[in-house]
Formats: sequence, structure tokens, C-alpha cells
Amino acid sequence: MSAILEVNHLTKRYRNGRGVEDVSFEVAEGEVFGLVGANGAGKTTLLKLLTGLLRPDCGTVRIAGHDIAEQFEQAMERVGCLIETADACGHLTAYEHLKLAARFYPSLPASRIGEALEQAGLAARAKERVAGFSLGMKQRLGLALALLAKPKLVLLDEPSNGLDVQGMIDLRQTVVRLAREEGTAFLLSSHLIHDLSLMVTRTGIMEEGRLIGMADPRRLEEQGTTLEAYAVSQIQSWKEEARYA
Ligand SMILES: Nc1ncnc2c1ncn2[C@@H]1O[C@H](COP(=O)(O)OP(=O)(O)OP(=O)(O)O)[C@@H](O)[C@H]1O
Repeated sequence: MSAILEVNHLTKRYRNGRGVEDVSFEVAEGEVFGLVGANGAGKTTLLKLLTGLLRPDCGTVRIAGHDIAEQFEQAMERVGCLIETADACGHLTAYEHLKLAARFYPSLPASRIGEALEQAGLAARAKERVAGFSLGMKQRLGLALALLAKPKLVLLDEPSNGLDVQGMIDLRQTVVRLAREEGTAFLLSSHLIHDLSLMVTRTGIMEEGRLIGMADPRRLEEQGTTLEAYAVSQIQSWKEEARYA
């Protein structure tokens, strides 16, 4: 499978010196790639760099072969994302939000609106105004918007945030099905490591802005351990090494 996302030596330091430091990795078509790390590890900053919401100090991001610094529109053409909670207009319904977004994609068949609402578990509430939505419902709306144009790559920052148990199951099923059946690639960050381990093919572990390790939850399971335990031990040993470096 070819890489849909290629990240090379990506670095972004805020004025306080924090951010993302020399991060490199690839995500293949149809892959579900997870990102875990403590609060402040750099996950959101990384996702913002991948979507052009932040400009890196150095390093490159290529999506479907296009460098986002040089060919931003081509690179973003087949990308869907949900970074932090979706900005929503309270007076519009979920359906109206998607209809509005669909105007950016003139060739998109009208049936995609219903399909995306279904994939995000929002079909039953599609005609309700967003002002009455809970955080979890807004997350579902963000997911529907991210999936609307049948993207090849979907970037989701904490998509489980605010979801109830059924919402988490629905999200996992949608992600795994789209990856398997449509070859959609996903990059998702989450603090719910166990939940994440049930859907990812690989996971990057972040600490202090760096990508300090990579894990395959299935292989870990064969070795009798969990992604959670592995991530904690990787972070601890990295901290110890950093202390004596
Ligand atoms: N605009 C900003 N200005 C200065 N520092 C920032 C800014 N945004 C984030 N940071 C710092 O950069 C580091 C990485 O933050 P980031 O939000 O990317 O982490 P995160 O892994 O997404 O955390 P969380 O899991 O809490 O969402 C943190 O130390 C944070 O305080």
C-alpha cells in the first residue's frame, strides 16, 4: 500500500519552546494510525501542522504526494478533519450544516449527505438544530462533516471526546469499515488508549513534542501486553533516558 501521508522532520516550537520536535512518520492507504501521549505531548499541534492550521518551523508534510506548503489545495482535496470540536452554527440543523458544506464540492451527489449523517450516527437527529446538541452530538456532526466528501485521509483529534458508549462503538465500526472497504486512511489521537487499540493498525507514542515510539496493538496482544502498558513504559523509559542525557 502506498503512503497517503508522509511527514518528514516536522518541527514547530511555540515561543515558550514547546510544540513538536523533529517528527517523521508515514500513514498508508487503508491504515488506521493512532496517536497517544500525555496532555501537552503535542498531538493537537501535530494535527494542526498536518492541515496547514499551523506553519512549521521546518520539515515537510506530503499528502497524496503533494507538499502542503507548495500545493495546499491539491493536498487537501481528499482530506477530512475534525480538530478540536467542530465550529457549529446553532440555528442550523445538522442536515443544513452538511448541505452548506456540500456546496464546496459541486460534483458530490446529494445522497452523500444522508450517508455521512448515517456513518456518524446522526441520521435520527439530522433535522434538529445544533444549538440543542450535547458535546458528543457535536462530535458526531464534526465526524459527518469530515467524512462528507469521501476523503482518502481523515484526521481526527480526540473524536471520542464526549461520546457515550454507543457513540464510541459506532465510531470504531465506521472507522474500521471505511478503512477496510474504501481504503480510507485515518489518523486519530485519543486519551482512551484501550478504545483506540481496538481500531488502530499502528500507534505513535508522543512525549514532549517527540514521536518516541511506534506500536502495533495486535502484536503487543500476542506478546501478552496492552497498548496502554506499552505506552506508559515507553514514556517512562524515555523520560529516564532524557534525565541522564
Ligand atoms: N498557542 C500556543 N502557544 C504556546 N504554547 C502552546 C500553544 N498551543 C499549545 N502549546 C503548548 O504546546 C505543547 C503541546 O500542546 P498540544 O495541545 O499540541 O498537546 P496535546 O498532546 O494535544 O495535549 P492534550 O492531550 O492536552 O490535548 C503543550 O506544552 C502546550 O502547552
